[in-house]
Amino acid sequence: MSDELKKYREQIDRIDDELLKLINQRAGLAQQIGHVKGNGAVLRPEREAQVLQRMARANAGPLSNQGVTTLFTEIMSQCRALEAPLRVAYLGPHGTFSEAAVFQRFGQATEGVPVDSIDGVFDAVEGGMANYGLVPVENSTEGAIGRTLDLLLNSNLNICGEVLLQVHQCVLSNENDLSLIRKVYSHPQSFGQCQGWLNAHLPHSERITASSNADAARLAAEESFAAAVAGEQAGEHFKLKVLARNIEDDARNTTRFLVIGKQDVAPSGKDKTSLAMSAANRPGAMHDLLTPFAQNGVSMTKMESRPSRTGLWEYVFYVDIEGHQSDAKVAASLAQLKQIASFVKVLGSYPVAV
Ligand SMILES: O=C(O)C(=O)C[C@]1(C(=O)O)C=C[C@@H](O)C=C1
Repeated sequence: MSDELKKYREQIDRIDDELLKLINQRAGLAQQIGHVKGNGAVLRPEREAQVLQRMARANAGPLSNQGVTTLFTEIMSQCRALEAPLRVAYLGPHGTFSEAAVFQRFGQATEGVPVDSIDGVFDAVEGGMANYGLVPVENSTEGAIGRTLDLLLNSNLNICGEVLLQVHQCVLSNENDLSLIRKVYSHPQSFGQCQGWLNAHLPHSERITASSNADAARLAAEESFAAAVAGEQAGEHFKLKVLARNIEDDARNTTRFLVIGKQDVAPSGKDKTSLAMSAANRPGAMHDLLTPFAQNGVSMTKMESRPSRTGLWEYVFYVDIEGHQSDAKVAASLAQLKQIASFVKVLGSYPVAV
């Protein structure tokens, strides 16, 4: 080993010793906080968001902010686990994008609980089998996940957080060559995200829907001349070869997930509030629903409509606004809205994804 290399490595060793001491000191403090909390919720999404935002602001490099966020997510995950184990239900099986989103948000010291449907995620949290659940709510290419929106409307659970996961799709197969593929399995959402690529590169292959990407990979693993469109993790799980990578039609393809739980999350300083609301069926009713936000200077970041399922051609509007429901401007607009709307439900206030 050159003297120069040895010298740098000795410095790294000294820093690692210091880091280990400091991280353990931090973990000891988290344990103390755990005792102070007693039976209260261990996970404090607002505090975790503040820690991540503060570290990104303080970051002088050369590490990227993304890298710093990943490191501190992991440190908090390990510290949190010393307070109490965290169980998070998600749409399984192993290898789904939902599973990746759980670990991106909560770190490795988390017990993922795979269940077989979005309904199952809600049930697992409501029944106490998991502390929180994670459900997909929209994809940047394919739009809203209707089942999640419908379940939020009738559930007593709150939205406690959001996770943005960049979704890269692959063609996975036992075969070595795309030209051999006759059948492609995938979830309908993933087929939608890759339509252009599939039309161009596998125009004659039959497309067969599966209940998840990971299940598509399992099916493809059991057959010859078959492939799955799924994430690379699903392929590793079933020992499939990657025949093509990043086949999503939009390179920015991102899925937004919601964390659901029994907790009311405190303000972090950079929050969002999600609502569901309905207007009476009369001219101008929709316009009236939006005026409280405009009058109080509250920005709306999203609006989605779904059939109400209570009357023909009646709709529920799902709206995200900036701010926490305890912020004066948001509270004032919600009070006004409740006077006008035929139905309003606050689905939760939570920190904006870091
Ligand atoms: O501040 C707390 O409440 C803690 O429990 C500490 C800590 C952390 O490691 O920073 C861990 C878990 C919580 O979700 C928030 C933060």
